[in-house]
Amino acid sequence: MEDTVDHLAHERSKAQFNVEEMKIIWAGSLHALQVSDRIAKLVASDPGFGKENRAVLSRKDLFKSALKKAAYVWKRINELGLSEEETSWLRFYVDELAYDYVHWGMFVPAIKGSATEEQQNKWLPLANTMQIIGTYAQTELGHGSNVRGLETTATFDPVTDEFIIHSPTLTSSKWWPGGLGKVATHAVVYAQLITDGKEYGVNGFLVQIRSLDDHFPLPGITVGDIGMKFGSGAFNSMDNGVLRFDRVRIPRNQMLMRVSKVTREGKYVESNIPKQIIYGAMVYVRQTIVADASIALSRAVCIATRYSAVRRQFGSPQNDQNGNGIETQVIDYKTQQSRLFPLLASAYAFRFVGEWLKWLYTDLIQKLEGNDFSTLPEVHACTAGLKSLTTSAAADGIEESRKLCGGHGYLSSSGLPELYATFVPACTYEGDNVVLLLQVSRFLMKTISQLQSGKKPTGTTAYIGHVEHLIQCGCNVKKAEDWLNLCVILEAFEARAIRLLVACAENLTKFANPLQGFSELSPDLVEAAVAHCQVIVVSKFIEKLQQNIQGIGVKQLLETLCYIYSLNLIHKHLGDFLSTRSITPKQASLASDQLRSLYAKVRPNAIALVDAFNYTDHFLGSVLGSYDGNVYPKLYEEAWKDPLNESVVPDGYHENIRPVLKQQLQNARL
Ligand SMILES: CCCCCCCCCCCCC/C=C/C(=O)SCCNC(=O)CCNC(=O)[C@H](O)C(C)(C)COP(=O)(O)OP(=O)(O)OC[C@H]1O[C@@H](n2cnc3c(N)ncnc32)[C@H](O)[C@@H]1OP(=O)(O)O
Ligand SMILES: Cc1cc2nc3c(=O)[nH]c(=O)nc-3n(C[C@H](O)[C@H](O)[C@H](O)COP(=O)(O)OP(=O)(O)OC[C@H]3O[C@@H](n4cnc5c(N)ncnc54)[C@H](O)[C@@H]3O)c2cc1C
Repeated sequence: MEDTVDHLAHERSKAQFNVEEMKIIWAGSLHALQVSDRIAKLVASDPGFGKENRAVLSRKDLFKSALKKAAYVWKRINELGLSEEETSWLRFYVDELAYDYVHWGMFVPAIKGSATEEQQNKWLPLANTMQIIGTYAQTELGHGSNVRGLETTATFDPVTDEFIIHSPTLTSSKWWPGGLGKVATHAVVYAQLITDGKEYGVNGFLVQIRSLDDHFPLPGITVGDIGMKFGSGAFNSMDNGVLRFDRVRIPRNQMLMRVSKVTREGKYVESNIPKQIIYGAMVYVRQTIVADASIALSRAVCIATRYSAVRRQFGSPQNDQNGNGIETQVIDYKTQQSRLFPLLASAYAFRFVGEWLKWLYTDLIQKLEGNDFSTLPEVHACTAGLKSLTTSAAADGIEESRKLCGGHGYLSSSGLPELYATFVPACTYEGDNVVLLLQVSRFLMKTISQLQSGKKPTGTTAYIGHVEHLIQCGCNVKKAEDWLNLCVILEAFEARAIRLLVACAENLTKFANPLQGFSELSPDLVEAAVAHCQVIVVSKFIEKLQQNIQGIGVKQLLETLCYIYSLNLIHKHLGDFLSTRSITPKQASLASDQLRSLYAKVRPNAIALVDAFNYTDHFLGSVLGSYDGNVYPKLYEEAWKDPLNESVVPDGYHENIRPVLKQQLQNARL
C-alpha cells in the first residue's frame, strides 16, 4: 500500500513565514505562479510526459524518446491552444533536452535579431509553425570562443546572385550545434563574408541543410552527430552535430541583412547599427541562462534540503516520546548548514538577479527599436558576467548538493547526477566562463579609463563614479550584529571591487603594449570582474528587499538569505577583502559569527523555503527530494526497477561467472 504520510509535516509546521506569499515572490507574480502551477500539474499528470529513467537508456533509445516527447509537446501545445507564456512553462516542466531548445532558444532569436523585416516576414512564420526546424551553427571544430577566427566562407557570386557556402578546412567543420546532428532542416550559419575579393568578417546566413521531403542532406552537405557526451542521460538526448559544406549555393537574400548587406552588384553596405548586433542571439541566451542557473541550483538545493531533514546519522541528546534515543537529522549538523544554506541563499539571489537581467534585456530591445544603442555595452557585460558567475556557482552547488546527500546522492534516482551533467556545460556553451569574464573586465577597464575624461559611469557601474570615497572608506563593523546592515555590506563589496579594478588599471599602465598587459594580468582581471559581478548580485538582492513584499515573515526571511549570501561570499573570498583592506581580520571573524546566527534563523524555515519553489515531484525527478520525504521505500522500489534486476541470474552468468567459479573449485581441489 502506498504510504501517504507526510514525513516532513513537522518540519513544515515550524515555518515562520507565509509560504504561499514566498511562492509568489519566487515565481515573480501571482499570475506567474498561477500559470506555472497549472502547467506543472498538467505536465505531471500526463503519462505522455512521464520520466523514464534516462540513465539506463541506450543513446538511440534516449534520442528516440526525446524526439517522441518533443513531438508530443508540440501536439499538446496546438491541441490545448496554449499561449506563448503557457508554452514556455510547458517546455520547462517537460524537462527533456531536444532539438526544440535550440530551435526556439537560438534559431528563432537569431532571425529576429539579425534579419531584416522582409526576411523575418518570410522565415518566422515557417519557424514559428515548425514547418522548418532550425539550429544555430556558429562554433567550428577549430574555433568556438574566437568567433572572428571562424573559417567557413560565404563568397558572393554576382553572376548567379548567390552566396557560396564552403568549409575550406577540416577545422572549419561546424561542430556542436544542438539539433543539427539528426533533426534540423535549416541553420543560421556564421561564416566569413567575401565579396568583390574582400573579406568583411563574420555574418549570419540562413541555409537549408536537409530536404523537407525525405530529410536527406541537400547536395554538398555532410552532416551527422558528434557522439556521446558527459554523463548518462543529460545532453545525450540532444543531437549536437557536425556540418560541412562543399560549395553550397544559397540565394543572396539569405544573408541576414539587418546590420549590413550585399547589393545585387556585390557591394558590401554597412548600416548605422553596431556590428555587435550580429552577436545578439548570444546576449539573449546568456540572459536566459542566468534564470536556468537559479532553477538548476534550486532543484538541487530542494533535493538536498528535504533529504537532509529526513536523513539521520549518529546519536542525539534528545529522546522521542517513547523514551527511545533518536538519531540526529543531518540538517542539524552545523557543517551541513554551512554548506547547504549558502546554496539556498544563492538560489534566491540568482532568481532575483535573473529577473532584473530580463528587465535590462527587454529595455535594451525597446531602445534598439528606437535606434538607441547606448546600453548595449553594459548589457553585453552584464549578461556575459552574470552568465559566468551564476553558472559556475550553480554547477559547483549541484555537485555540493550531491555530496550533502551522502552515498545516495550518487544514485541516478537521486536526480542529482543527471542534473549536474545537464547543467555543467552551461559553464562552456554560450561563451566559456573565463572568456566572458575577460569581456567584462575589458568593459570595466574602459569605464575606469573614461573617468579621467569626466565620463560618469551609470547603471551597474555607477559605484565606480564614487572611486575616491570607495578607495578611502573603512568598514565600521565592530560587533557581529553590525553586519546586519545592507548598506555596510554593499559598501564592503563595492570597496573590494573598485580596489581590485583600480589595481588592475594601474598595473596595466606599466606595460608599453596594452594587449600584452591585458594578457599578463588576465587572472587578476578575471578576479576583479567576478568582484564586480558580485556587487551586481548583492545590490539587486537588496533592491528586491526594497520592493513591497507581502506576507508574514517573508521579508525577514529574504533579508536573512541576503545576509547569508553576502557574508558567505566574504568568507569565501576573504583573501580579496583582506588584501584590499575592505574589511579587517577582526571584522571577518565577526562575519563568521553572524553567519552562525543566520543559519540558526534559517533552520526552522529550511523546508518551507524550498517548498516555495513550488516544484512538483515530476519536475524534481528525485527519490530523495520528493515532497512527502518518504525516501527509503522510494529508494528501495527504484532499485528494483533497474534493468539488471529484470532477471535473478544475470545474462552472462554461464559464459563469464560460472567458469570463474568452477575454476576456483578446481584450484581448491588441487
Ligand atoms: C536542468 C536545468 C538545466 C537547463 C538547461 C537548459 C539547456 C538549454 C539548452 C542549451 C542549448 C545550448 C546552446 C548553446 C549554444 C552556443 O553555445 S552558441 C555559440 C556561443 N559562442 C560563444 O558564446 C562564443 C564566445 N565568444 C564571443 O562571444 C566573442 O567572440 C568574444 C569573446 C566576445 C570575442 O570576440 P571579438 O570579436 O574578439 O571581440 P572583442 O574584440 O573582444 O570585442 C569587440 C567589441 O564587441 C563587444 N562585444 C563582444 N561581444 C558582444 C556581444 N555579444 N554583444 C555586444 N557587444 C559585444 C566587445 O565588448 C567589444 O567592445 P569594445 O570594447 O567597445 O570594442
Ligand atoms: C553542450 C554544448 C552545446 C553547445 N551548443 C552549441 C550550439 O548550439 N551552437 C554553437 O554554435 N555552439 C555550441 N556549443 C559550442 C560552445 O559555444 C563552445 O564550446 C564555447 O563557446 C567554448 O568555445 P571552445 O569550445 O572553442 O572553447 P575554447 O575557447 O577552445 O576553450 C578552451 C580553453 O581555453 C580558454 N581560453 C580560450 N580563449 C581564451 C582567452 N582569450 N583567454 C584566456 N583563456 C582562453 C578557455 O577558458 C578554456 O579553458 C555548445 C557547446 C556545448 C558544450
